[in-house]
Amino acid sequence: MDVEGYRTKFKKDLDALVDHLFHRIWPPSRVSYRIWPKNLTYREVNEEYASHIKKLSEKIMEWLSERLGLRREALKEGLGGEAVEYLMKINYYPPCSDQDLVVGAPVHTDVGPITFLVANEVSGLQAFKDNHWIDTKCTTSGIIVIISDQFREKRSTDAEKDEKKTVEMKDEEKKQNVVYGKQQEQQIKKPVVCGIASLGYDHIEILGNNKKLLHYFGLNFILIDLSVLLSGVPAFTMPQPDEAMSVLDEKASELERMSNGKYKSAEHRATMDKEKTRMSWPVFVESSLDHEFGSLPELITGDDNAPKFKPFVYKDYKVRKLKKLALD
Ligand SMILES: O=C(O)CCC(=O)C(=O)O
Ligand SMILES: [Fe+2]
Repeated sequence: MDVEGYRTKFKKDLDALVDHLFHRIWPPSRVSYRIWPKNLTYREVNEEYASHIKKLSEKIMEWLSERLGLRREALKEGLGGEAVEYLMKINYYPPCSDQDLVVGAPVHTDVGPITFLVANEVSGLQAFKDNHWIDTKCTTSGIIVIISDQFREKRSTDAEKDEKKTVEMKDEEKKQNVVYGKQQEQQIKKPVVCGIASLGYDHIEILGNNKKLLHYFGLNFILIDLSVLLSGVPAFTMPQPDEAMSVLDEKASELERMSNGKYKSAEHRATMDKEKTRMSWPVFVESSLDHEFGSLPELITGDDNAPKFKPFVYKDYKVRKLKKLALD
């Protein structure tokens, strides 16, 4: 599960290549210099950058911990303390003049807890907020901080839907086979609307006892395909027992992990410029692969604040995230 090294993505619709290089910059014991470009200045600059990014990241994590009413060290400790890793990615987007809007990095949230991004002087990074794409300000004197999934995971896919609409509408085949929310396990095509009923256990005989298709709540009813609900289509429900209603509320809203519901991961994408090459350098903060994390114990303070997510070993979590598999 190591992503270090060069990757190239061919954007066939544009006849363009987008290049990426991944390499760790911290901790020193996890740095493979053979992957770094062979250039002394590169090494010096990146080592210095790593030490600054680590300091900045730890400071921001302290502030984020304090905002949660926790000890300053809480989030860093929850991520694995000094074993926390910093993974640099270099994105290279060539100029692309084909269309008005060319997406170089499709809508996504980053996998770890937090990302730090700098870019060259070409704008392109956009964040999805209030149903709109907002251009981030292009600056060479600041660092963009992106709250990512390990702190809080957003499962509704409004931005993803929006992007599919604008970018993929041309592609007839895809249009017919779009799997909303990309739940590969469930393979559900996008419904226009979702109606939720209560069914008795006797329906298991007809529908099959397939956990990928059925979610069981309480003792006396079944809800089918909550993934539909998570895909952001309008949903209506017949009156449900309180217990079921609270599960629906929870599933329909954004899901969170380490902050047990307090922070929100930012959906973003990168567009390509018509004339200029764009480069960006995100640094992803990550737990080490064998580290187990979950909602921080300090945030679990009784029934109201019971842990909302099961703990994960970071490696399993990352694999599932990258393959877009369910995490519950
Ligand atoms: O290029 C950018 O500005 C964003 C890249 C990004 O979000 C990523 O690589 O995860
Ligand atoms: Fe990203």
